[in-house]
Amino acid sequence: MAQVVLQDIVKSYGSLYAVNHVSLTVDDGEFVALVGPSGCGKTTTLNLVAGLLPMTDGDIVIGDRIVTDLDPKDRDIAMVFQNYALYPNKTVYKNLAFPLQMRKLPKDEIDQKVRAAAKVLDIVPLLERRPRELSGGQQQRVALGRALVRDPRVFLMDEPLSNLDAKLRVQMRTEIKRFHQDLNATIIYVTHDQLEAVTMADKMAVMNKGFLQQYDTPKNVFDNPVNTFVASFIGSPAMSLVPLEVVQRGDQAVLTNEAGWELPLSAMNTRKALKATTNKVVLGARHSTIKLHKSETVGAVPARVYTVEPTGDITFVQAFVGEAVVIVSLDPTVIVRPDEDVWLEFDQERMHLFDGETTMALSAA
Ligand SMILES: Nc1ncnc2c1ncn2[C@@H]1O[C@H](COP(=O)(O)OP(=O)(O)OP(=O)(O)O)[C@@H](O)[C@H]1O
Repeated sequence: MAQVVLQDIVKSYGSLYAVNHVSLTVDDGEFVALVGPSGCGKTTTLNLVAGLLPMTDGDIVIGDRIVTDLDPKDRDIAMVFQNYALYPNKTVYKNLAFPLQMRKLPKDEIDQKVRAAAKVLDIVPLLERRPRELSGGQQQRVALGRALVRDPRVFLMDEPLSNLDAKLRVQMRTEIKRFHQDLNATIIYVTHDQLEAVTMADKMAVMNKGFLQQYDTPKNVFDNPVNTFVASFIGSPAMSLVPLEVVQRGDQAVLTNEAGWELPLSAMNTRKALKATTNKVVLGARHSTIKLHKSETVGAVPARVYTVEPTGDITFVQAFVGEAVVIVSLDPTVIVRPDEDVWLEFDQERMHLFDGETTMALSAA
């Protein structure tokens, strides 16, 4: 397997930058997920690595070779797409063997590679079947097998699970993760499903409008999103974001909104808030870090319940703080009703503050 380095890569279509100066390194054996909303440039990035599209600028290095000007077939990569396009009239065995026959490998070597891949993917009993005699998940495993037999230096996967039903997707998620661990494979995986990325990848590259927003472990991206876009994209339900104003009272900063309440900030959050380029900040909080009080409480801000969604062991409450919707999770034994007045207490240790102008996370350092 091999390291993959994207060096300042650009793909433009006229004035539209599908990929805008993206640089990142995928270490040997690492599983990296490219995530972001539709149109953010994930697939284009993957296709540039594969060599399926001419690049406007930048370089791509796989292992110790600059592959920028190489054809896809010379890059030593294998792709797995959402439409796995197995040959319908060939058996699973022949589907796996075909790319190797094209490379004119000796018959016994082909047989050995096909059987080894089939074993890894647990499809040995299916080798004599045809694709139509397989379930969606089995077909996807054959598609993975076809990539595997080629013994590539890098696997590129574009939403390989999106055609499967929800249950099978969860199951295949585990299998692809296992595949990665067993082979120590270098994998670049495109998905718009942030949960898929969080659960499978060593690192995630979060993209928006062609720009790389953040490249880090799922935990760091979740715990320390660099801006409001990443904060709202990663995590389900999303982090609540409340635009507020900062006022300084002596040494302390307080947050206010048009309703006139004041939320005094801790020393650390004061340092952050006072670094904003203007007096506008965005408070970010995940549902589990907010306490809901049914009566006025010092340090809590007034809110009005909008919806109550019981999910079994957790109830999600959406409440308005000014015009912003905040999501809080509650124990199902706590009963609240739509339109009820409540007070929300944000955990100052775990809240996030973003610059209201630049949208970037504010740091205390
Ligand atoms: N051939 C093309 N000509 C012009 N614009 C293109 C072309 N291919 C892609 N784009 C644009 O480039 C941007 C990035 O597209 P890309 O397919 O990489 O997005 P994506 O993040 O993979 O989205 P999705 O999840 O919807 O597949 C989009 O705005 C798209 O409209």
